[in-house]
Amino acid sequence: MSDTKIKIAIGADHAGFEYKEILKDFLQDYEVKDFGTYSENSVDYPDFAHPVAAAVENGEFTYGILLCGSANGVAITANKHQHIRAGLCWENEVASLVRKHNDANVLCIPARFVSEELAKEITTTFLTTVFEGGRHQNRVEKISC
Ligand SMILES: O=C(CO)[C@H](O)[C@H](O)[C@H](O)COP(=O)(O)O
Repeated sequence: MSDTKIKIAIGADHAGFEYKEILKDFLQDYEVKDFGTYSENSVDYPDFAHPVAAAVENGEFTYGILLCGSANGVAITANKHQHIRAGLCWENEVASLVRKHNDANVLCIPARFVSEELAKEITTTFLTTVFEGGRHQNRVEKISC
């Protein structure tokens, strides 16, 4: 068995800061790089979502995790990147489907709308669910324009 840990880039704005810290502790079985923010002081989510998305896009990290209040801001920002498929996940089944059907590589969590436990559950589901391919492969390929 390989000791190589899956690499995850994580980032958040002030609204997602607390959950980012919780998820960093939670993700002991992964290699996690924190792209900020580093306090609850008000910041602008694109300043953290773009670097995380770029780090996944360039292949340095397998997955990205982004958090803000609603997760819309970070998802919209990350999806500006050509090779990023960022999905907003507010419940466990959505996290499963975004991997199975959409082969998402960035998980976006709405920190103001989910509990800590659910954020952890969503994260585990996202990181352990495999893309189904098949009919979904062609659809995912059609996303790029
Ligand atoms: O999606 C967002 C912005 O589109 C996020 O929810 C931000 O975290 C939110 O807008 C921050 O709001 P605040 O009033 O500045 O804390």
